Amino acid sequence: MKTIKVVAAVIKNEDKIFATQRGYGEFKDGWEFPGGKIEAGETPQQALKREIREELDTVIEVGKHIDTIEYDYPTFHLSMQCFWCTIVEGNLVLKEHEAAKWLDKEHLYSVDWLPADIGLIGKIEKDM
Ligand SMILES: Nc1nc2c([nH]c(=O)n2[C@H]2C[C@H](O)[C@@H](COP(=O)(O)OP(=O)(O)OP(=O)(O)O)O2)c(=O)[nH]1
Ligand SMILES: [Mg+2]
Repeated sequence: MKTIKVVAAVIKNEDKIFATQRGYGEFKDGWEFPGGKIEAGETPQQALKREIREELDTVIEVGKHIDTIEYDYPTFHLSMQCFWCTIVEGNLVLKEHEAAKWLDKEHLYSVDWLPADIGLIGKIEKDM
């Protein structure tokens, strides 16, 4: 099966993290962490900074690695590296997503996460 390498940003501000709802495609309406596919020649950190600039018009600092999620979707294998991130500059403008929410620990499970993300949420909960 084809493997897709993805990076995802868990953007934290005070006691909340930023979740986004997908606006198009196969997983439309599912909730995720902003990010996307690593392109040839990029480090994960470079890819993540680029993706957040493209999707949210915001500059981030990429911090500690949280986890790498390995998940089999019916048509591909997802390998997703997830990092704690903070905002350096910008206002998180939704260029592609249809909605977003800041979630505190008590509301982490209040959105309909993509299947691959469920395992990650537990880890985030511990570290928040
Ligand atoms: N960004 C992101 N993708 C996720 C998460 N969970 C999850 O299963 N995925 C899957 C959905 C997609 O099939 C795949 C790639 O993410 P993506 O669609 O954001 O990639 P991209 O930004 O490069 O978008 P595109 O140019 O391919 O449309 O990863 C997540 O939390 N964040
Ligand atoms: Mg994306």
